[in-house]
Amino acid sequence: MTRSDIRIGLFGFGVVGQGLHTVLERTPGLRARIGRIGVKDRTKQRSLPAELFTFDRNALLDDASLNVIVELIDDADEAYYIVTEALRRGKAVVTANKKMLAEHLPELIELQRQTGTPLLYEAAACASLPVIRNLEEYYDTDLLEAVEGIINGSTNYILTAMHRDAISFAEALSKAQALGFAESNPALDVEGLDARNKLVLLLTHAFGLVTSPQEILAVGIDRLSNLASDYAREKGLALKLIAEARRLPDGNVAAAVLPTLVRPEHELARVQDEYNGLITQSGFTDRQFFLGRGAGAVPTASAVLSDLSALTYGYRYEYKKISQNTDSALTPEAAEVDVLVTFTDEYAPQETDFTRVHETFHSATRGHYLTGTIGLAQLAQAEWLQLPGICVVRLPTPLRAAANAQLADTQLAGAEAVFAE
Ligand SMILES: NC(=O)C1=CN([C@@H]2O[C@H](COP(=O)(O)OP(=O)(O)OC[C@H]3O[C@@H](n4cnc5c(N)ncnc54)[C@H](OP(=O)(O)O)[C@@H]3O)[C@@H](O)[C@H]2O)C=CC1
Ligand SMILES: N[C@@H](CC=O)C(=O)O
Repeated sequence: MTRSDIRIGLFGFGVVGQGLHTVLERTPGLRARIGRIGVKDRTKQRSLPAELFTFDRNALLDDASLNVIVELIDDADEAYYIVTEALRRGKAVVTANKKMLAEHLPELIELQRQTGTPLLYEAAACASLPVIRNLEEYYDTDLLEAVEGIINGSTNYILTAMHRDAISFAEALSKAQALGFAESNPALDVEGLDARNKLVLLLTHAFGLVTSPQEILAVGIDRLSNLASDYAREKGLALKLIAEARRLPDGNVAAAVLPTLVRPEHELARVQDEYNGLITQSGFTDRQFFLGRGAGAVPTASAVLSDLSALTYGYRYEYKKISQNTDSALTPEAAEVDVLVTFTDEYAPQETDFTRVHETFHSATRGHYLTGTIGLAQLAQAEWLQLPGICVVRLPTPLRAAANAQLADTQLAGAEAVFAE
């Protein structure tokens, strides 16, 4: 493929699909053309000529003149069919569908190997931030110790708007939807599932760990309590939805998505609105910070554009870290985390699940909380985690190996001042 012969079969003409049309119009140097667009809804008015659109997926998949399929639909099952069929037919694929990727990554990697056809997905993790290719290429030989970040734009937009503009969760979510940041099913955003899907991709490219979303604990921002927000405010901490994957001293990796309290001097405390921020921690480069728009039409399409350009120079993911990764695994049972749990009179967390309880607070008017250290696996399996009125937020310490508790106790000193009623 050369710079002059990208002929795109585009699936989806929603937020990102239309964004791609816009960025292609403004990037004449690439000379990539959209040949046909597959959509679903026959009643919708389109901004482009009707003859470009089809409702028959085979009209794109069978068209030999289309050499790249760009998959930008919001239906993960249909996307899986489109992507696998396109690869089998020798068409390079670019997708932004992190749900589909996270649910099928092992077979998609194998299919690329069998067919020799590339599948690129920079837009699927952190939208405009160039994280996948950097993890794959720049950190090729470096020893990555951790990736940690805000990797969902909608929830960061919601948390920013609730805190800065004092609007309700529902109002902030509906604004995120109107701006094209949220998933068609916004539960994926607010329940932390979209961030977890992206973390699956980051784990593969950062650590060579191919895992499934279900293996990773994800707690969203849909159950945040007023008491947790008050706690954050009174301690001067920011509340962010953070995905973290960290190598433990034994070489294994702990990963989770959790609402997290962040100290004001932390890079992620400054990430506002729909922006994403990702910190890499590695042996040679130490700490690096990526910041950029994590959702929205044109920023997301810019990552798709970058993948299209990469195809013209024969780029494909080699999944280098998978071959480098000999025997490390996700081991939540070997990790622990410090949390704040707020609760009501009706349901309480099981204190015996905790390795240590640091502080408890009880108020007839404001509710109750405890802070403590708990095993990551214990937390993931705790029945009380799902009970109404229970809210879990990570304290400002990293995930760590269970034996490393003393270190965290030291780091927590100062964040444990008495919470005044
Ligand atoms: N919005 C964002 O900021 C980002 C989104 N993404 C991902 O990009 C993808 C697209 O998201 P977004 O553009 O926001 O979604 P939208 O809801 O705006 O658009 C979805 C598009 O998919 C089409 N579609 C749905 N089902 C089918 C089907 N069975 N066959 C053909 N077309 C279909 C719809 O068709 P019709 O027009 O007929 O309704 C619509 O054009 C998703 O996977 C999302 O997770 C990734 C990063 C950022
Ligand atoms: N809904 C997603 C869109 C980008 O991936 C988000 O808000 O991050």
